[in-house]
Amino acid sequence: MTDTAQILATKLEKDAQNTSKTPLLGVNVDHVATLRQARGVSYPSPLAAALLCEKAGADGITIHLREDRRHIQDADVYEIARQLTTRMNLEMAATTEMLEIACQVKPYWVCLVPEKRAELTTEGGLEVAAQLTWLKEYVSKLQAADIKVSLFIDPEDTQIAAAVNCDADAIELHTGSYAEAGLAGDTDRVNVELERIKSAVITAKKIDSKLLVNAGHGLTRDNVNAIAQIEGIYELNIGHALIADALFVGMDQAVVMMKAAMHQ
Ligand SMILES: CC(=O)[C@@H](O)[C@H](O)COP(=O)(O)O
Ligand SMILES: NCC(=O)COP(=O)(O)O
Repeated sequence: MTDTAQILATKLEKDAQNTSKTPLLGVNVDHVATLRQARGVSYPSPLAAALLCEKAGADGITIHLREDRRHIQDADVYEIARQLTTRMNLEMAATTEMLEIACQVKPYWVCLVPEKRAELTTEGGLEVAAQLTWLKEYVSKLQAADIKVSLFIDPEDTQIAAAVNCDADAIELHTGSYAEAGLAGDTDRVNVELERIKSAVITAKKIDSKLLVNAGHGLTRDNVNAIAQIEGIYELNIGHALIADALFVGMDQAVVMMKAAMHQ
């Protein structure tokens, strides 16, 4: 093993344990590509953004290859996978086309998400319980290709149990309802949603102590701390708000600021 490979292997091993109380930070760079696609030109580059995030301390990079290719393109997936020094988390729908791409790219993680063509962003969690047979087989095909699999689900006991039944390596709890309640200024609903997420983490760990529990969607510097403080959360995936911060302070500073907000 070369020195660089050894350093990376040690870092991945340490991340995999993540014994610190604060979750790791995965940065989603989809919306760098959204800006590029708005003009149909070659800039700004989600790859360059991903590399800057890594340098600034991101623990991983998330990209979502949507079926309609509205932001991230196939070429981005291959190039980002080739150049990352942390871990890629490839979000995708559980389709035959995406399975083929994932098995070629071999990201460290695949996160299976539900997708609707008309949605502005991911609206709900994956209905794991309702498509158990398909997903169980799908997860095992990814794992056979040496890819770890996470399922993006709502913080509900039935979905958690179904994800465990699928032998998923991780779940990612959808924090969208929590974030929306905050944007609406509805403190009571924020508290209810926060409790739902806390109780989902406890349930997940009770059912399967080895299952990694991630969270994400709609997290910002203003709302992230309460989620980052929940014991047992392994990683947070944050995109839209962090890329929005980067417009004003730069990519590296946006990562530093998000990490600071998580640790407060
Ligand atoms: C699955 C999820 O919550 C998001 O990360 C997802 O990638 C959102 O899709 P957009 O990036 O297209 O908003
Ligand atoms: N899975 C959540 C994610 O990657 C980022 O979501 P958002 O911060 O862009 O809403």
